[in-house]
Amino acid sequence: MPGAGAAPPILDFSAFYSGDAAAKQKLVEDVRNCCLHNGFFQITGHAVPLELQQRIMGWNKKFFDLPLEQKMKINKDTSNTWNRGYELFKSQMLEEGTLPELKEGFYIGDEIPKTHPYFINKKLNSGPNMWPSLEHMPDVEDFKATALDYYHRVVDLAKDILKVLALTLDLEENWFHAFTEDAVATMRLLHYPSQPADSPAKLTRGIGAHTDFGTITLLLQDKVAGLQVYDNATKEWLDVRPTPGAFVVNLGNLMMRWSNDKYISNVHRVINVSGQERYSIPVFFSGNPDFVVECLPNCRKEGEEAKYGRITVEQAVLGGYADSYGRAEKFKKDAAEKAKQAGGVPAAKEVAVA
Ligand SMILES: O=C(O)CCC(=O)C(=O)O
Ligand SMILES: [Fe+2]
Repeated sequence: MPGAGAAPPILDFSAFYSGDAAAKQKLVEDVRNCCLHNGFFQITGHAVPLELQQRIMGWNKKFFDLPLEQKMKINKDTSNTWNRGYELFKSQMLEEGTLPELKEGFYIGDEIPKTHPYFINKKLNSGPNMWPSLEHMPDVEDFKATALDYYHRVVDLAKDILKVLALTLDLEENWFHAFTEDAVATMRLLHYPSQPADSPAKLTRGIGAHTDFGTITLLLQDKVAGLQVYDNATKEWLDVRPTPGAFVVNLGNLMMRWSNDKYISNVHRVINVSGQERYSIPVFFSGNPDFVVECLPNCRKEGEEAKYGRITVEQAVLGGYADSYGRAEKFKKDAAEKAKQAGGVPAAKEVAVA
C-alpha cells in the first residue's frame, strides 16, 4: 500500500479482465489508495503487447536520430496549429526558476483528416499528423502504422483504467462512457540527453517539476531511470523505477479538479543523470473536448460546495498549455534581451530558432 516515502506501487491490471471478483475488488482498492495518496501507480498485466511497446520505443530512437534540419521540417510550431510534430530542445519550461528543458519531443495523435468536424471546428489538438518525408525516412509507413496501432491500444487501456476509476468512486463501471467517446489524446515521443551529475543543483531539468494537464497519463519508460515523483509527506523525490512492460499511470489536473481535489494530480519531473540517453512515451488522455466537467459524484460531503465551476475538457487542457509554454517563451525573450544589452550575440542558438 502506498504510504509516506513509498514509491508508486506496481499493480497487476489483469485482475480487471480476469472475472475474479475478489481480485478485481482488490485492484479497485489499490487504485483508490494511490489516487488519494499521490495519483501515481504502475500497471503490468494490461493488454498492450510488450513487442509493440518495444517497436514504438525503437521508432522513438530512430526518429530522434534524424538530422535536426529534417526534424525541423515538421516543427510543431511552424508546420501546423494543431500541436503535431517535432518540438525542439528547450521549448518548454514547466518549473519556474529552472532552465529550459533538456528534452526534444515528437507529438502524435489520432489521424484526423482535414474533412473531420474536429479539424473544421479547430478542436483541441485535432488534425493530420506530421510525419517525416519518405525521402528522409524510407520506412516511414511502418513508423506510422506502429505509432497509430500503439496509440489506439493505449487509448483503449486508458478507457479501461477509467472504468476502474469509476469503481473507486463507487460509480457504475461505465460512468465515464460519454466522456471517453470521440476522446482526444496526445502521445509524445520524448528524448532526454544525458545530463551532467550536478544538474539537480544547477537547475537544469529534463522536464521540470510539473503536474499533467489532462485526465490521465499512461507513460512508457525505457530502461533508463530519471522520472521522479514528489512525496508530499516526506518532501522528497521518489524514483519511479523503470519496470519492463509496465505503464506508469498518473492522474492529471483535470481529474483532480473533477474530483473536487479528492484525487491527486501530483508533481513529477525528470532529471537524466544516468549517463545514458533516455527515451519515454507519455500518452495524455484528455477526453471528449466538448464534455463538460463538474464535480464528480461522491467527491464532496453533504451540503459541501463544489470547489470549481463547470468547464469543458478543451478549456481545461488549453489553460495548462498556455502557462508552461508562455513561461519558456518569456525566459527566451528575457535571455535575448539581456544578451543584446550586454552587446553580445544571443547566448543560445535556440533563442533565434524558437
Ligand atoms: O519522460 C517521463 O518519464 C515523464 C514525462 C512527463 O512527465 C510528461 O511528458 O508530462
Ligand atoms: Fe508529466
